[in-house]
Amino acid sequence: WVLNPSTINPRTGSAALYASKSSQKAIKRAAWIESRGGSAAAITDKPVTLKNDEGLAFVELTSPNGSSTQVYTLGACVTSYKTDGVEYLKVRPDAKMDGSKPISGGLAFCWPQFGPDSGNEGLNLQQHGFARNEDWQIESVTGDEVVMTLSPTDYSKGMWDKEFKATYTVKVTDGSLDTVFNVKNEGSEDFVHQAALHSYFDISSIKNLSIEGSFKGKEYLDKMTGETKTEDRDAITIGEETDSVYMGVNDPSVVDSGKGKKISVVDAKGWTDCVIWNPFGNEGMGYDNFVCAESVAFNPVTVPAGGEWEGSMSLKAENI
Ligand SMILES: O=P(O)(O)OC[C@H]1O[C@@H](O)[C@H](O)[C@@H](O)[C@@H]1O
Repeated sequence: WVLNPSTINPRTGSAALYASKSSQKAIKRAAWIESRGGSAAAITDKPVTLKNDEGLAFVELTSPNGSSTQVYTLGACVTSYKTDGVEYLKVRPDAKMDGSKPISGGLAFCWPQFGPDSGNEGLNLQQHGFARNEDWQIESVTGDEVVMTLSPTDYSKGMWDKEFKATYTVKVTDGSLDTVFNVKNEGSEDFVHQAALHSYFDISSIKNLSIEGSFKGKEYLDKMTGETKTEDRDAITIGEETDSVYMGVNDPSVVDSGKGKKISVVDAKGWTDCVIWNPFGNEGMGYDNFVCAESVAFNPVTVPAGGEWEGSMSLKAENI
């Protein structure tokens, strides 16, 4: 069996996982997927990877009621979550969708570092780490769920020579988008990491936005001034450039009075903190139509040799 050149990712040279209507081809493809360490569950009646106009591979998942999501292999980035015909995630208008840069938008991954100024002296990596720069492998995909994995590459070892296996599961259900990020330390020494889902939410306008949650009375690091402050608002509104780290807050809901919608972040495990970011006034980034309410493990976490860390985050949308 010969791979059709059109199934080969021109950027990485790796083969996309295409299924066939013919069972004979399906059997051959199942064998091929399994020979690459994948799962024959990846066989469906439609192509399991699609390409955007610029050649980047993604999968599209749907739930029985038609809720849908798109997940790119580049950075395992979830770029879309639609339910009831409404889009809740935002890809920035200046984002590169051709693989020349990590995707700025959706649920962008920051791992194994959040930022250079996060006090994580054990790490000396680029801002937001390398996971978003890498092509993740598709381990399995069914109609409503994809499992992607990332293992050390020469590129990652050049920055962070640790033995790890990262697994990211994304599932769309009738009532939610569910993500689980699991990191296994497969080495013989402990390692330290930080992690974040740098989540970009679509909003009709910043003036229609408020962010509810357990913010009031909590201390936060205002990265614009470097000061630690105490939040005195019941809900966050944005009227200036904002980059705030709320430690111990992990229940933000993005409320959009223009859309008449609210989307709640349910950080069930691992994600202990929240970062609110908006580059207010930056038209090129499209500041008026998104806010980042990020699920973060801000303080460096030690993952013991042979141990693991897991973050579980769901999104639930509702009318207001
Ligand atoms: O453009 P990126 O890499 O997706 O990052 C978006 C922003 O993420 C924020 O967390 C950083 O504080 C900003 O400096 C950065 O611009």
